[in-house]
Amino acid sequence: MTVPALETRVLCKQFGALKVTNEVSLRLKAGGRHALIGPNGAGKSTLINLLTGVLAPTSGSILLEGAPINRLTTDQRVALGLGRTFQINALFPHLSPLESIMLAVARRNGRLGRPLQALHRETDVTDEAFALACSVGLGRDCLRPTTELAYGRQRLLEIALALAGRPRVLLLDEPAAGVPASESFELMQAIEALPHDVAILFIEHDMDLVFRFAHTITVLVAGSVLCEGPPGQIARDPEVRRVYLGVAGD
Ligand SMILES: Nc1ncnc2c1ncn2[C@@H]1O[C@H](COP(=O)(O)OP(=O)(O)OP(=O)(O)O)[C@@H](O)[C@H]1O
Repeated sequence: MTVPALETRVLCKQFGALKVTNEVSLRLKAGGRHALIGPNGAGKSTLINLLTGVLAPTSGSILLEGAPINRLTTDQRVALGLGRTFQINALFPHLSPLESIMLAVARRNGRLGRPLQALHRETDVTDEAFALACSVGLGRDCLRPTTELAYGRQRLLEIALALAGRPRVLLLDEPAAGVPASESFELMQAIEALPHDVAILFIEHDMDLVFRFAHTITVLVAGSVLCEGPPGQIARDPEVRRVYLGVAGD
C-alpha cells in the first residue's frame, strides 16, 4: 500500500474541557484532491492549524509522507513540503504576479535578500516564476500590477506563491471565500489541475464546488469524522444529509 501524503492518527485537541478535534484519523492520498467539510464550528480550521503546527495536539500523531511531524515547527514542516494558503489576502498589491512569485522562489533558494532588479537578471528565478504563473493559469496576467487582477485570480497567485516552496502537500483554507461565483469555478478548476505530485487538502463551504472538484471528502461534525469517501457516497449518506447538507438547504 502506498504511503499517504499526509495522515493523522487519532488526533485530539482540547481547549479546556472542549474537545475540538476528537480522535480524527484522516488519510490524504498522494496527488489527492481532498475536501474537508462540516458545519460552522466543526473544527476544520483547528485541524488545519494542527497540521501546520500553529497549534499543538493534545494527543495523536501527524505524518507527512510517513514521517511524524508533530514535534516540528511550522517552518520545519514547510521545509519538508507542507505548504498552505490563508483565508486572508496578503499579496504585494503593486508588484506584478511574476515579481511576487520571483520573491517566493528566491526565498526558497536562499536568495531573498537580493533586490528585485537583480532577481530580474537571474534567469533561473524568472523562468521558474513564469512557469509557476503559467501552472495556475496566470501566464497572460503575470506582468500586470496585482491590484488589477480579479479577486479569483489573486487567489490563484497565492497558490502560485505557496507552490514556489515546492510543497508535496498543499493546505487550502477556503480558497473560494469571497470569490464571486462567476470566478470560483475557474479557480477550482485551476486547483484541480495543479500538478498531481502535489496532494491538496482544502476546506470549502460551497458544496457545488466541493462535489464538483473533490476526489474524496471528509465530513467533520463537532470535532469528529462523521464519514469519508468519494463525493457520490457522501452525497447519498443519510447522516450527512441530516446533519449538514440538509442544514445547508440541500
Ligand atoms: N483558541 C481557542 N480556544 C477555545 N476554543 C476554540 C479556540 N479555537 C477554536 N475554538 C473552538 O473550537 C471549535 C471549532 O472551531 P473551528 O474554527 O476549528 O471550526 P470551523 O469548522 O473551522 O468553523 P468555521 O466553518 O466557522 O470556520 C469552535 O467551537 C470554536 O469556538
